[in-house]
Amino acid sequence: MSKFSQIKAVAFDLDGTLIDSVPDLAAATRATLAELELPLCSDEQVRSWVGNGAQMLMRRALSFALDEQVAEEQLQACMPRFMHFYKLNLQQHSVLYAGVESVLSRLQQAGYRMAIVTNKPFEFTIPLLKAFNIDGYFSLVLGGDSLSKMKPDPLPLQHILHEWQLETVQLLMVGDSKNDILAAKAAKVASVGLTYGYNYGEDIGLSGPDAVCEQFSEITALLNQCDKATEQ
Ligand SMILES: O=C(O)COP(=O)(O)O
Ligand SMILES: [Mg+2]
Repeated sequence: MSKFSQIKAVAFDLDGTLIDSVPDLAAATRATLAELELPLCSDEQVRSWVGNGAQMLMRRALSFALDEQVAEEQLQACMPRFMHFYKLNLQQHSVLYAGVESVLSRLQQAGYRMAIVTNKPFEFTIPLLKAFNIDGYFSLVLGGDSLSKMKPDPLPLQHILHEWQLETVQLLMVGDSKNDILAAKAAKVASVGLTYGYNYGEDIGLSGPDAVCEQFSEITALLNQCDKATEQ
């Protein structure tokens, strides 16, 4: 029996998994730094800072720009500015990764329940899903601030298991970051690691997901032609 044969529901990460959001995150980060007259960062740097939510992204950006530890008051003072700039341009340059729309559609038709588990603040998550017209695929959406803890804590996945009354063998986490894989392991659910996203420049395979995919479209084959959810 395959590791994925009992899967009935899939929790998807967002940034670096469904959407390449770095261009807009980087633009908002630079706008915040520019306002403070600090050195600006590149998209490439932002790629390596995404993964632990907006506040950690700004903490990493400030620590780069100031070349020192960031004072808590300074971080808190610039967060509303980052949020303001990002909200203005959530999807100016961000794009859906190849194959996302068709895989989500096939999985929905096959009867899988689907959720979003992102560390991105919730207030940006729904507008972004709507902007790409994929909000209708997800019956549960959790942002990094929806619960008291974010990935790599297992709480968001445990919340889904509880809400949907699932056994651990029935839920799969799909993500690009070690935070996704660590959260899955801590919640004792299966995970798929994607290689094309953001993982601090590290190989996602090193986190030990149950499978590694180079492309999003490989997920349907892993789930055995998508017919399992309707069979069970
Ligand atoms: O906002 C982040 O830092 C990461 O978001 P993700 O959990 O959707 O990858
Ligand atoms: Mg991600």
